[in-house]
Amino acid sequence: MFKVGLIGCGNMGEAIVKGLSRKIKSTDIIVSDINPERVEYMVEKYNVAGSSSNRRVVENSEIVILAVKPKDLEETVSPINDSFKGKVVVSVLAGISIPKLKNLMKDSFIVRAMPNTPALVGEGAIGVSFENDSPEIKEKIIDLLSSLGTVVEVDEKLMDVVTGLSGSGPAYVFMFIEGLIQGGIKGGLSYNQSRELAVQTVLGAAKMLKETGEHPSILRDKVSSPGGTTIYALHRLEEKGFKDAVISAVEEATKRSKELSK
Ligand SMILES: NC(=O)C1=CN([C@@H]2O[C@H](COP(=O)(O)OP(=O)(O)OC[C@H]3O[C@@H](n4cnc5c(N)ncnc54)[C@H](OP(=O)(O)O)[C@@H]3O)[C@@H](O)[C@H]2O)C=CC1
Ligand SMILES: O=C(O)[C@@H]1CCC=N1
Repeated sequence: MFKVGLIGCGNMGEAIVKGLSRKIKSTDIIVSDINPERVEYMVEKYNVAGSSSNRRVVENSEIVILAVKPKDLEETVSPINDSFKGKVVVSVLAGISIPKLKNLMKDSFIVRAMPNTPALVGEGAIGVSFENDSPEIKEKIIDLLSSLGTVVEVDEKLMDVVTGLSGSGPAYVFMFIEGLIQGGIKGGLSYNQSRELAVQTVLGAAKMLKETGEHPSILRDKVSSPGGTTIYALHRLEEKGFKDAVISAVEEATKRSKELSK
């Protein structure tokens, strides 16, 4: 019996497997995907077990992680829904509610998680909701997911905003970093110099927030020397509606997550 079975070896599935292999032996993980080459890739790269059969993955695993796209959920689960009996199923599908999952896999325990791709390096942000308050299952799942990064239990009603904030959030940050890099290049730095400086600036700022617990506006003010460079840049960002754009991005992704749940 494998500890974890994962269906859907795409971007998120790969990040999850890489992250989990920090906590459990890779040989305790079995994966499947509709594309045999994805399974072969995962077996080769992460030394996990692989199968062409979703059913085999489910039947031979204690915990099953679903990492297919929301549109593929029914075709993935319906043909094998009997195999989920007695299993703990962790769905990472955006917008798909616990009741909807329960309806498809009646005799299983449903967990809804919203991770993100930094799980690949063990620095993910993972929102999680449970179908009920079973202490044993909660402890086991939170311990397992903690290998992917920081786990935050939320009421399922807030899962859409978790998706909009941290599920999709890495993409917003990558776009911001791209802008920093291009700003450096515009000023004459090479791509590599700009990338090195931009990535460390974001990493350092995030680490400062994490370790000081300070409000971002306090730390932002500490950078803004009176009459200096930063306040001119911040004024420009305000003129361009930077913060409004970020808030709207989270709102849009949250809205889309709600649409996916219909
Ligand atoms: N990417 C991210 O940052 C995050 C994604 N998620 C969620 O994770 C899920 C996967 O997303 P992502 O990894 O980006 O998507 P991908 O398309 O990269 O991965 C999904 C994989 O599942 C395969 N698949 C489709 N149908 C089946 C099936 N019936 N049986 C087995 N495998 C199947 C797909 O094959 P094919 O391509 O041929 O369809 C694909 O290889 C989504 O529900 C998404 O909402 C959650 C948080 C973050
Ligand atoms: O874009 C998506 O739908 C998935 C869910 C959150 C991040 N990626």
